[in-house]
Amino acid sequence: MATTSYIDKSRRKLWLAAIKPPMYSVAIIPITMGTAVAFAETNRFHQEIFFAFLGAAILIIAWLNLSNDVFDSETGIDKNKAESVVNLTGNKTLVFWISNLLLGLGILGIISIAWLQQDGMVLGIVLLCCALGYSYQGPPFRLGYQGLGEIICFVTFGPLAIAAAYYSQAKTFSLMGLAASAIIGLSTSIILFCSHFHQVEDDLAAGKRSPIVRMGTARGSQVLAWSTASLFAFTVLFVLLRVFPVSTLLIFGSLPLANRLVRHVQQHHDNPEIVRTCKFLAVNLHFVSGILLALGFVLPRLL
Ligand SMILES: C/C(=C\COP(=O)(O)OP(=O)(O)O)CCC[C@H](C)CCC[C@H](C)CCCC(C)C
Ligand SMILES: O=C(O)C1=CC(=O)c2ccccc2C1=O
Repeated sequence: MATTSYIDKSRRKLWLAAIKPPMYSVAIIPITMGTAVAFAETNRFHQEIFFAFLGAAILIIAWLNLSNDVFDSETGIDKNKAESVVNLTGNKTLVFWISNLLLGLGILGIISIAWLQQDGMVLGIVLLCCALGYSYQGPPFRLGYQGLGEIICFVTFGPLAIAAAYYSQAKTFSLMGLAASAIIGLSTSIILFCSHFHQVEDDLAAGKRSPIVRMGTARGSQVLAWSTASLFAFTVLFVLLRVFPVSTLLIFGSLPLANRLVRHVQQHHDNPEIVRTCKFLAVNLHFVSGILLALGFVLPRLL
């Protein structure tokens, strides 16, 4: 009896690790940021569009993660990964079609925004994001295997996703939105960068040349420190250039999380079992810094 409940518990843990609930913040933050900057500049908030976009973005991230397990099962890179949905179900075809269904539903959500706006711009940008997301992991491209994931991640979750969210509210684009997207693109790419530290051996064996495989974990930890510091440096720069309001300095509230992430990786970069949690420290930093920055745009309008 006790053994059965132990097995149930560890299986539940594996499923939770496979579904990765905290990772869905990568859907929430760019949509919230684009909407917050649009509100700061136009004093308007289209609630129904915001929630439709949020739901669609969550479905698209679910597609991204399930299809990642499907494509990775084909290259053998996930053969030691118990928390892969394909390994847990043993049914690659089922996972593949569920992922396609989620993508279809997500795109339907975006079509509903295009219909409400009578404008196809948001749909066009999101389709481009999905195509780039596919090129990261799907055949014949698999650009992530060449170490190009961070660049694709920056462009899609930064300038593209935030421009789409801004446009869905304001039907135009903005410089302030572009500047904010540099910070969010960077903090999202930091998550992906951190996800490679513990996987060097499996990546090498499968021929994946992730940035950490290319530069080594020690240099990787230095690059992480500089990239993390640049989130705060760029915010100060944009405030000095008067692109951002002074209230966006609220982002400094996330400094302890940044410090924790950088120290953890500096101390444990070459210990896969310990360093693996850095991905979730990076998710925390991305979420809290993103929310504080968004608040920095919204508060001057509300107070
Ligand atoms: C699935 C992703 C990373 C996992 O990579 P990896 O195979 O190394 O990880 P595992 O060890 O867990 O197997 C994320 C990749 C992100 C990609 C570069 C860009 C995706 C773009 C999205 C489709 C954009 C969605 C925008 C939305 C918010 C409108
Ligand atoms: O599973 C992962 O490692 C990631 C999943 C994911 O959706 C994502 C999105 C944006 C940046 C990084 C990541 C991951 O690392």
